[in-house]
Amino acid sequence: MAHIHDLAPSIYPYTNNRLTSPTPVQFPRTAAFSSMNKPSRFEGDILSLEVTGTIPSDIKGTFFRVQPDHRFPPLFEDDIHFNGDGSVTAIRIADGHADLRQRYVHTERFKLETRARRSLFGRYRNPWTDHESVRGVIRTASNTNVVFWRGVLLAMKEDGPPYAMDPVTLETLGRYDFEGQIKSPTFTAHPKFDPATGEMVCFAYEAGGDGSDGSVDVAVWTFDRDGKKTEECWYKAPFAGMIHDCGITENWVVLPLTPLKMDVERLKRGGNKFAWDPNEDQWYGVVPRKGAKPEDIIWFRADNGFHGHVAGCYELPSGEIALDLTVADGNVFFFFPPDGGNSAPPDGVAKRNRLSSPTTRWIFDPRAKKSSIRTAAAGDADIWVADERVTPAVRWETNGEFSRIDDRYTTKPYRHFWQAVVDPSRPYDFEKCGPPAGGLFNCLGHYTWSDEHYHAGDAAQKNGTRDEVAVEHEGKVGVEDVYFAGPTMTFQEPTFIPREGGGEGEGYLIALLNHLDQLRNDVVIFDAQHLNKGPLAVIHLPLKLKLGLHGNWVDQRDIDDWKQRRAEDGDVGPVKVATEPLPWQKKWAEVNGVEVKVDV
Ligand SMILES: C=Cc1ccc(O)c(OC)c1
Ligand SMILES: [Fe+2]
Repeated sequence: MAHIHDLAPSIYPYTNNRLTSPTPVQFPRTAAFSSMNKPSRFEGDILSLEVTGTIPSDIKGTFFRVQPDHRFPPLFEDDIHFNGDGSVTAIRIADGHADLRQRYVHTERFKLETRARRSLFGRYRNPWTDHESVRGVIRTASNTNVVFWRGVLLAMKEDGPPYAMDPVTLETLGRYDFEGQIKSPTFTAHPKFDPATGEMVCFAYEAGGDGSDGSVDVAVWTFDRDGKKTEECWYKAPFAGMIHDCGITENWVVLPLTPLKMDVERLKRGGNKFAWDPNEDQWYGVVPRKGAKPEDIIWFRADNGFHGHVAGCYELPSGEIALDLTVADGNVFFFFPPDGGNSAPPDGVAKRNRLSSPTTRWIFDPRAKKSSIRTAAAGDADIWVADERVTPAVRWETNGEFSRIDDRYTTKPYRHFWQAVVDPSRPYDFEKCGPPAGGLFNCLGHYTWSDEHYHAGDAAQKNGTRDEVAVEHEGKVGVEDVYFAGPTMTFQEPTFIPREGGGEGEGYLIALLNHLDQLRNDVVIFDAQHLNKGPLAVIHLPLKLKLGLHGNWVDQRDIDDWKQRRAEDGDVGPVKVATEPLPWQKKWAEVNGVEVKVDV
């Protein structure tokens, strides 16, 4: 008997990299859409997931995380994972049970493409590749982080504004402009929360114009715990490049500027948003949190490197700033090759798995001598650069990414951090799994800084000067506690769950586990201090999610309290979403003689 595929031969919808036949629906036959990264597109609810082991009874709250998950075949066959639609997963845990809810973020992009039943938005952050019907529309996919802020879940991507979602139903409430207080075209996916003050410190890069014009303007804001904007300052960057994450101390913000560069002409030619520049420095912008002026920024330069995520950031007794983050020795984003090369190298993922990405400590002196320079990208603006270049103070060969800490220690000296770790020396079942989609994160690691590198209390008073910190490249940097998933599994970013009344790092670690052979996910829960003992509980999902980016844990009491405060008769009232188009949209509409609506 003929196989069904013989009866209905499929038409591959791509010709010369373009989607030429949106029906019937077929995704590209590329690595970015295969294996663990095959679109899932699932929305729904599952009550009482299957569990092996025991979920500790004191865990009560929701693990929120977000993944890019293309809803329709992309307009371009070589599309990348980062261009997928934001899809939020909530794992709600109480009394030893776990439930799953998953919903897309209903962005403007989502709504327009739903109506058209096909992709309308083109390449990653390149509006010149969009269907002409969607010009002037906010094109963010809200696919990078989900944070809980004053009773709403904010789904964020650094190319656009956040979208507010109901943390219980995951219904999208609308675009969030902080009650009209933020009008920039872009907004970071990595805001930071100061546990001492309840403030949110946040920023935006490429923030000056329409968000696709290679602007070197960087804005930094603070919101107080009541949601009121209390600080805002605009700075100039030396070039238009990516600033993905940040570090905050009690008094300072550090902005790592990665040598991934934008070029509007390249965009107009239909090219990539970013190109890796192997000859450019990595830069760190240091700015005051309070009362800052544009000329207060100091840019510190160091040899080329690729920034991963920030673990901790704090002030030393000397007044200097310590920033810990992973820094890789090459282009992690192989899909954004240097200019000149016209496509991503075919062995991109393999190469990426060979990069070294030590957890790197930088010490910045905010009183450092600085001079102003001019750069081509910033025109006649002063770029304030520290006279002396910086070099790493400590390098810990952790070889991981997605660093997380006990968030109650944001701004403070901290002892513990966790990462998804790449260990190529462990067995990997290539036959069953193929190339490890998203990277060979086959371990979870828990790292404890040794006394010499931990700068709290008396230790900090004694050891906290620059010279004393800059030691021990070869010595014991700390203790490593690692769990290997096995030859067919990888991890996604871990998130720390604090135990009530516990000290720093006392609690649990929660993460998604990818079964690369079965194309299915579990959620694993560990004792955060003893990863090597294996998970306390494994929550089995009967389906495959996507490789996600970031997630956060929210205690059930916070969700419940805010639900009351946000009720019609609550002391705060329902969240107010944006009621006006962004300034760049109004300008665009005026120039083109058309109307833009807030809600498409
Ligand atoms: C490091 C992650 C990263 C940076 C920029 C992005 O647009 C993104 O989208 C998912 C992810
Ligand atoms: Fe990130």
